[in-house]
Amino acid sequence: MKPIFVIGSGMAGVSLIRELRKLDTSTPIILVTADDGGFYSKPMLSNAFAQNKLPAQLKTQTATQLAEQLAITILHQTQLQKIESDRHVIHTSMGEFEYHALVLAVGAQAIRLPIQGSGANQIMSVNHLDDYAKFRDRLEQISQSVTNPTIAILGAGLIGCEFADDLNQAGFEVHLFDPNPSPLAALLPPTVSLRLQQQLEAKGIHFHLNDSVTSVEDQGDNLKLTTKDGGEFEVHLVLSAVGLIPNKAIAQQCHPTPLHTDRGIVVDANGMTSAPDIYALGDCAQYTVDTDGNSSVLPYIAPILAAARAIAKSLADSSTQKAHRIELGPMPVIIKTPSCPIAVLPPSPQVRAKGKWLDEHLADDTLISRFVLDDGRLAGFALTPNNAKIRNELLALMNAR
Ligand SMILES: Cc1cc2nc3c(=O)[nH]c(=O)nc-3n(C[C@H](O)[C@H](O)[C@H](O)COP(=O)(O)OP(=O)(O)OC[C@H]3O[C@@H](n4cnc5c(N)ncnc54)[C@H](O)[C@@H]3O)c2cc1C
Repeated sequence: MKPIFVIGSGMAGVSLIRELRKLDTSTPIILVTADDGGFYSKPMLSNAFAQNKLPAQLKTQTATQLAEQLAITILHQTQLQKIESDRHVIHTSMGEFEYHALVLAVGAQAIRLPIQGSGANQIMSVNHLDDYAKFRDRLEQISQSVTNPTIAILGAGLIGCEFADDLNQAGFEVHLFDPNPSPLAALLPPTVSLRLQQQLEAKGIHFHLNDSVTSVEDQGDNLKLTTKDGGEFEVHLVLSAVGLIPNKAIAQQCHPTPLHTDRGIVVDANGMTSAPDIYALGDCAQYTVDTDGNSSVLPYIAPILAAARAIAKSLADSSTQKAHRIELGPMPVIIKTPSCPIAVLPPSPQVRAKGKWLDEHLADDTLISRFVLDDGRLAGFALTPNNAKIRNELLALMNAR
């Protein structure tokens, strides 16, 4: 049998292979990856600096260890360049290969904001271990050379708030900028968002909400930021955490017919793209989230694990062509801000106009915010501090619907 090719050695590609190997130990699998093929857990990147973790300590397996453990071949530092879906052929920087099935797990890229100024090219973002290594080196240099090392973070979303808490804990002065009126505005109910802001402010983090950075000038010793509202700030490093854009160019150039793409590479309820035998999962994918055909990018670990299980089963059953549905189910997002740990399961966009957030304050200061539909059903929740027992009770209620 021709090999199954998996493109990308992040959480998505590796989880898929791990699931597949539980079901099928013999089909040849080739993992093609643009990076070095080692494995690390990406969510650790936003909590690593305060814990003084070196990049090498975050890598749990080298490419050689991974290849041996999973009985696969890894082509590292190798780019997928073109897909010919009609011939079942991929072109890579290491040559041309025929595939039995192809799995795209090519991730996403950090969005670059159109910021003016001579220092704009120094804005950093952290979406890979290599980025973390560069970021960490720069933080070390700054803390050794100035007395009040100051960081600006663009975007008070999940990643921005996690980095803010981590860097503040590590002794940096942190300024967080966001055009929205509250942190994690897209995910959290207003009261939980306010609690997060207050807890981070109490630790000394400065919020600049309803505002955004428009220019960054290199002043030699520091960077001068100007904001839309005319504010001026001097900082030593700017970290952008304004979101990701799925890598879909390879799918759009698929020959002879581009794969269906929208925000990401669109997949059906089983994780299959618009071309036979080509699947996608992870940050590059746009999943079908309900039976009405609504779809969404879900750049989190839990959907990756669900998609990996389903696609692995479909690949293992490819001789009978039995397809397996991705069971997305209710999946809370955990916000790893130690100053205010939160679990949130936002209501789907389709029901947001059909209910409202209702708060409950427990005696121990736990805040539970429930999104209750007009007919009384629970359609989402946020909980701080994140408490596993309460979270599981809320999840059970949602699953019982
Ligand atoms: C700082 C941070 C903290 C996070 N925290 C959490 C959290 O707490 N909880 C949570 O659920 N999620 C979290 N996330 C999100 C989660 O980590 C991601 O959803 C997940 O890691 C994405 O995995 P992936 O494999 O899809 O993409 P990636 O990890 O980006 O992997 C993509 C792979 O594709 C390869 N590649 C790309 N293009 C090509 C090409 N043309 N040819 C060959 N190879 C290619 C790359 O080299 C890479 O190996 C966090 C993300 C970040 C950045």
